[in-house]
Amino acid sequence: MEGIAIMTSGGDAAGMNPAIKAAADHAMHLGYEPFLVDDGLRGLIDDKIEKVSDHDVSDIIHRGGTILRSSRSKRFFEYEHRLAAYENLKKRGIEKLVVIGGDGSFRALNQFYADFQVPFAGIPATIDNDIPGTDYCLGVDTALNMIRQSVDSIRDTANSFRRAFVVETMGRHCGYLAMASAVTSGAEICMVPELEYDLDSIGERLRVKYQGHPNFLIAIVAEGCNMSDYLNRWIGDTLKMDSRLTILGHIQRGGSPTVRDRLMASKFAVGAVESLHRGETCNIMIYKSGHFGTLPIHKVADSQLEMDPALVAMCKKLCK
Ligand SMILES: Nc1ncnc2c1ncn2[C@@H]1O[C@H](COP(=O)(O)OP(=O)(O)O)[C@@H](O)[C@H]1O
Ligand SMILES: O=P(O)(O)OC[C@H]1O[C@](O)(COP(=O)(O)O)[C@@H](O)[C@@H]1O
Ligand SMILES: [Mg+2]
Repeated sequence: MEGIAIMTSGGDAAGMNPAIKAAADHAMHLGYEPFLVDDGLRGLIDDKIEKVSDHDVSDIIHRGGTILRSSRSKRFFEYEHRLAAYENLKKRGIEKLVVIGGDGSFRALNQFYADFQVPFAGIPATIDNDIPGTDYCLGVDTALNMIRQSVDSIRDTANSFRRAFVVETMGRHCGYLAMASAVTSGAEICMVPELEYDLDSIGERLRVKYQGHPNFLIAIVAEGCNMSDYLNRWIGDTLKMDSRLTILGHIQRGGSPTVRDRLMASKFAVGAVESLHRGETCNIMIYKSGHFGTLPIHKVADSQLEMDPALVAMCKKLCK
């Protein structure tokens, strides 16, 4: 029986576990022997690969993170370690890979394909939502709900003290989490790496809004801007409001996957196994303009990330 290995790699994201389960189930359904790789690329090198039993993937659908654990591996950049990974797959008859991860993980598996011609199918999973070619990556909805819940709680105390709160969301280079959160939590300010900001005009807008009687204020800032501290001090100095900074951090990566993440995970996972079954070699699962599909990795790697223009337009009003 031909083997298919399933792994998670890069930053963990809610939805990885439902994707593991659906990929293993569908691989079995099509007559493959599914394997699980522990510890991401590191485990591939260190031979942490086991056959899947039904027990391994039962009772995981509701769990956050990844039962397979994940890693970022410096060694995978070196040919000798990728060769060790290849030998580990070869000795078990594993000829195909499903990788659930982000852009970095897809680049890694593309390099692996160039070296040893092991076909892979990529399932986009990163709370950053920064993979070109797809509107959605697993983990984003769960992270957004986590942020919404946190900002709703912050709003209670902000209102009670008429304070300003700067809330920093994750997003290494991408402001999607911050933008979607700013709009859905009614923030007064939003700062993201993609949009220019103008503090003078923000100040003017808020002075007109408050007419000398500042209410509470919520500012959402993406970590990629490196502006949270500065904005917190600026609000105190310029708007004369008592301001506090909350960095949400890794809390955004955890939590039980939402229904949307579970459903998207199942559809991406079935698509990934089907893509490999059709004999395709380096495809990424995508969800674009309401439709599921696949894109070859080179198109994903060469494309620019496109943000939802309507969301961008709404956020432009919050950074001026
Ligand atoms: N060009 C590459 N060649 C080999 N390995 C790579 C390459 N790019 C990324 N990787 C591996 O992929 C891992 C995951 O990428 P990373 O950007 O950390 O996470 P994500 O997949 O979530 O974007 C990296 O830690 C590294 O081991
Ligand atoms: O968990 P770490 O290594 O501190 O990395 C934090 C980074 O990982 C993320 O949570 C997710 O990024 P990736 O999915 O690309 O790995 C970023 O938002 C954040 O900047
Ligand atoms: Mg990434």
